[in-house]
Amino acid sequence: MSSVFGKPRAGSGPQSTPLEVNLAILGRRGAGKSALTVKFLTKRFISEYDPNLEDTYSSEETVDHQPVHLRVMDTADLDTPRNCERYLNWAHAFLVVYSVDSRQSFDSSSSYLELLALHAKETQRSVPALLLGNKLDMAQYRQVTKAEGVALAGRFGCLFFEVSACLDFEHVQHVFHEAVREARRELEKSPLTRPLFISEERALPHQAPLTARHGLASCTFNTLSTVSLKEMPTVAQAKLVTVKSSRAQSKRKAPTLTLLKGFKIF
Ligand SMILES: Nc1nc2c(ncn2[C@@H]2O[C@H](COP(=O)(O)OP(=O)(O)OP(=O)(O)O)[C@@H](O)[C@H]2O)c(=O)[nH]1
Repeated sequence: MSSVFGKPRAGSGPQSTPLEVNLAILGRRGAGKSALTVKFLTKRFISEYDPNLEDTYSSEETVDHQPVHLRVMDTADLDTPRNCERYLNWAHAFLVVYSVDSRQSFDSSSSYLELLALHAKETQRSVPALLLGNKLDMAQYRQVTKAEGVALAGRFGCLFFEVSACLDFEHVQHVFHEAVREARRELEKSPLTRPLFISEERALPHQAPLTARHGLASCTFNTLSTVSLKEMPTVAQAKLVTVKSSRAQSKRKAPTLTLLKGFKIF
């Protein structure tokens, strides 16, 4: 469990400028990206969802006594990575999710990790990824062993967790906060390295086209210079929906939560 709440460190009071962290959740349809995102943001499990929604949410978090302005992009690729530049150049860290009861989703997570590794190589920018085996509560229907998850994560040098969006909130929160820690470590190493925001006017210098070398034909990196701003997760354009904290949350300081573009919360 994460030890995120406690005595504030000297100099890290409410006045501290929050660290800005962008987190993208990747994975095959149905792996549980939205359920994990909503669990983290609201402590609730959703069983109904709109698979076509791709939203970016923002939440004020405290991680290791440090205020963090966290943006979470719940992506909605179909079965393979698509138009990946919208998150590749935006995120400071990635959560790659598969479902322990789906071999197909595990195979997809491997594709996503390859995509991230390829992107890191091409851009010389290392962005941390965490591999998550979701739906741990469905372990009796496992198609993917824990050892396979550990091995895949080891191949790509990322942290690995098995989680469940419908079990305890603390574990899910811990995983998201670990992603923040990983992102922070990377940002501290190279503070000048920030995600790229791309407009129609500004082409990326030296952006070599990446091809289907890794079976990722649908991911056309060479179109970066023509990506329009509307494809990027712009908070300013979003409709804001405030979610009041439930009574269950009252024992602990509830994080400020702003949901963008109308997620269905029950
Ligand atoms: N039992 C169980 N079901 C889950 C869990 N996480 C998600 N689900 C269910 O799995 C289905 C898919 O979950 P989503 O969160 O919508 O999956 P997704 O990866 O966001 O899928 P897309 O929105 O299609 O990209 C839904 O019916 C969820 O209720 C979990 O941890 N355990």
